[in-house]
Amino acid sequence: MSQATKMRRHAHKMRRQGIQPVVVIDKDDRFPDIAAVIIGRFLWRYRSELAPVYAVVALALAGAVLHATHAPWWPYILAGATLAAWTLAMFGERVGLSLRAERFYAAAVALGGGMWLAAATALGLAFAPLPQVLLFGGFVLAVPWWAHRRRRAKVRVERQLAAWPEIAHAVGLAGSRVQSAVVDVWGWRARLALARGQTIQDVVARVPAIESALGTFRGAVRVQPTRDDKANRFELRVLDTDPHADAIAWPGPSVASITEPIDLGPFEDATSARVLFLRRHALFGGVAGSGKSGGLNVLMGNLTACRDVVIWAVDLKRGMELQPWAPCIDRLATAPEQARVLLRDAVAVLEARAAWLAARGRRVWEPTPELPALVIVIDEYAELADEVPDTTADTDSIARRGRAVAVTLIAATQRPTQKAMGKGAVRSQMDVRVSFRVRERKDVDLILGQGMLAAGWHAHTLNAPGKFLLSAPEHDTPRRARAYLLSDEAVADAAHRHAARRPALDEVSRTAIEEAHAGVALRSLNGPEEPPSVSDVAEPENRPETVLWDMLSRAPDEGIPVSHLINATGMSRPWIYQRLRELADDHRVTQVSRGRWRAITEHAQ
Ligand SMILES: Nc1ncnc2c1ncn2[C@@H]1O[C@H](COP(=O)(O)OP(=O)(O)OP(=O)(O)O)[C@@H](O)[C@H]1O
Repeated sequence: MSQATKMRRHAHKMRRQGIQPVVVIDKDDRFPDIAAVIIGRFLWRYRSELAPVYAVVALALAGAVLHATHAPWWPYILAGATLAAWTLAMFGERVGLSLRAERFYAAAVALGGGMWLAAATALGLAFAPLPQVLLFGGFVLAVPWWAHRRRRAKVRVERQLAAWPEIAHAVGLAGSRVQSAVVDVWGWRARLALARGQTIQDVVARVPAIESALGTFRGAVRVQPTRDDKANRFELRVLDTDPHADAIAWPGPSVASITEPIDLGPFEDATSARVLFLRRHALFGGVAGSGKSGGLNVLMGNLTACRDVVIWAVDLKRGMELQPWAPCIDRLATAPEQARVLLRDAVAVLEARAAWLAARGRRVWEPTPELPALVIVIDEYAELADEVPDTTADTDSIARRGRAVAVTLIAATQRPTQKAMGKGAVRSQMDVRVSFRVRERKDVDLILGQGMLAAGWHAHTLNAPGKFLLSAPEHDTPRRARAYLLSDEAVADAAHRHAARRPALDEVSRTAIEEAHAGVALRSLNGPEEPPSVSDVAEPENRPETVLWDMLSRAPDEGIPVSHLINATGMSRPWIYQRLRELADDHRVTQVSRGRWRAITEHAQ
């Protein structure tokens, strides 16, 4: 073994023991050997920064060799480089070049390098101005490389990981090894293997020491079991920035179908709080200003992007919160009577779907754009229970029987007391609970369920709007998440974009609603002997058809805008246009100007 190798080993051993080696050169040692080691180490350590230099040297060498041995090959080199550049630009994503700028950069390097190599092969390295072109071109193409943020982050992480054996030794986890690592926007995560006898609990106990050794801020390191739950593995999450430090802009919908889990926002460790809403009722709770409506906005942004969901909504705060989503909402009830009709119709849909499934020997309604799920979003649920207490029977029905037929409720409320939630089963049927900040400790159990406060779900300590705890079948530990924030413009933009892709309710459901309405109309014609029951569709004067005709008859000469008709009846735009068309065919209404209608009075006829 050479002297230098022996010294290297010795120095390494000393470093592991926390002793900084000091190099002593005696007269027998060969200084150049050590200098070569130091230079070699420098070249290796800074290989990422020096990559452009290596590339230039490699090109020069290749050019010299190819010119001497295979000068006629230059057309093939040119063709190969062009093909490589095209492949990188078109398919670079498959080799990790996720941004378009990165793909174009890689293509430019391949093409530039290939063209130069072809020229050098044909003409020789010294042919002017090939050397100058190589140096100047190499420098120009190196600038984006040196400036690239993701590459620099990756290098930083690689260096930290290279130092892991020393860190592990310093914090008392000697022998643990890094298996893999990935860099993301918030920091990096690595999978590590533990040495014999070490446990994840040992690692958790040493988190502050690891933070100190890595030089991160306090709270930046999280330790979790790996997905395969192996006792001798763990995942180390290191955050460069606290994901919850600032409001997090909504990155756009995370789903295209309700069969996929929806991303509400990141947990503190930057993993996504994804939760499935298919066949599940959900409760969003939290005091005023806790970000509940913001959370509903994230949900709406995703639901409206799903082509297999029809959205109905009840917003008795006169539609303030959900109104911006109106273009995507099939039916929006902003008045108590509309809410009553809407929920009654939802029960009719539920029953018709159940019967349709039973007739086909099927158990569950699988949502598709043709047979969409029906999601009913109720903001300020307490107002509904207060103002229209007789809807309780219908919300109960939906809560109990809606899952299989994909008719589900999403309720938001400030304090889901028994009174606010009605007497029924609604609260106990909520499968997904999202708790924003609550005022008092006891409210935790109201939103998240009995015993949750004692189990460590401390929603009263959430310290910024938008922060929430999520309880769902796939989320059974209290972890803080923060909802994405949608600006008013983002809501308007998403509502506008998604409006064109909304599905219509299926035939089975539509027929059920029409029959329910016709049934009520018939009963009301039959007179007082057969009065409608409490849970029947609204009084005849509140039926959407009656409201529509009433508004049209009272419309001014310049007509009434369709948007007013939608608001007043709580029905969808297509429904309104269908009725207007029928009335126009009967010569009972006329279109005064674009989007404005009124009834044709006898005088006008
Ligand atoms: N996810 C979020 N990230 C950062 N800030 C948020 C977030 N959500 C809400 N906020 C801020 O908190 C304020 C109140 O939010 P929001 O209106 O959603 O609360 P709320 O609980 O719905 O209140 P209310 O019941 O009165 O409607 C917003 O104006 C916004 O500035």
